[in-house]
Amino acid sequence: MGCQEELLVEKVCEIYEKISRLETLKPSKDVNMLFTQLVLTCMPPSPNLDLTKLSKTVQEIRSKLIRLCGEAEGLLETHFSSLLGSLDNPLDNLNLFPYFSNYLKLSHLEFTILRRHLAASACPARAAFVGSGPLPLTSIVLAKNHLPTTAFHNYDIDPLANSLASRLVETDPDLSKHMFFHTTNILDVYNRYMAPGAILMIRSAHGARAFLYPVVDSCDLRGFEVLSVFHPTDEVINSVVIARKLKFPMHLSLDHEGLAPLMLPCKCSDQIQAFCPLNHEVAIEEHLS
Ligand SMILES: C[S@@+](CC[C@H](N)C(=O)[O-])C[C@H]1O[C@@H](n2cnc3c(N)ncnc32)[C@H](O)[C@@H]1O
Repeated sequence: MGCQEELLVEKVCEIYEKISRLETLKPSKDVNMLFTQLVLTCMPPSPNLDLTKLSKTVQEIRSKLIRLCGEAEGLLETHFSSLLGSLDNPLDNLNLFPYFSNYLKLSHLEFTILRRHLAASACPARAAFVGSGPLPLTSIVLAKNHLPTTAFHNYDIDPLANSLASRLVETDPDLSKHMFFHTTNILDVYNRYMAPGAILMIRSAHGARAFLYPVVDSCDLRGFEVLSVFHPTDEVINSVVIARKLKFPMHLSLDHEGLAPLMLPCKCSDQIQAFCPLNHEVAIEEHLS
């Protein structure tokens, strides 16, 4: 690692120290300022940053930061979902959420990449979104702007998140016909629900952005063929990974029923990855199982 990367890591650790001293991660001036500083520090490309070369202490700080970012994002979403839910037309006011424009850009990017891998005429019949949260902006934007006939099945472990999300969507009779919410821990959902040939889209992170979000390595996606990996360099923070469920998986570890689990990729250093609210998966099924 060069001098520039060392300075970056030092800055990230300083911000972590300040964030970890906060009494709460609920939205406030201090919380917003520190997370904005963190994001701006991690955003520029850092081609020479090698995560495997970070010291154990910095690796631990990285894991803690990913968890803190997820927690803060969840609280921010809860705050804005409650606020929007108190308005007459919540879906006409989504731009009150400070990062709404980022969601528009990210969803557009994801749709553009996804479209290349779908059959020419395809608006997929069903999509599952994992970790939809109290403010399911990705599903809303995809459904409203890009995939108007797709049925979106949103999964979240948190019943409160789902009740806040349903409340928003119910205000739009058209949208609510094809948005469904399920309270489930995704780790209890198995690969058997994805048909062979179905598409899996995952958010990952690259460079110093890996201090904010978990990294998904292609080799973690057992039973899937990775079709494309895209690393944005602008204010869209997440990388996008697209994979296709194999018809004849050759290298799966099978459970007692001969089925391979749909496991969110989780490296040892990223134990929280499977639980990280910021690593979403969208499984698009062109072929119903
Ligand atoms: C921060 S929210 C982000 C979603 C965002 N609203 C969007 O539209 O892209 C992520 C959600 O993931 C959920 N989550 C975390 N671990 C999960 C798991 N194991 N199973 C299902 N949901 C999970 C959290 O409860 C949280 O509400």
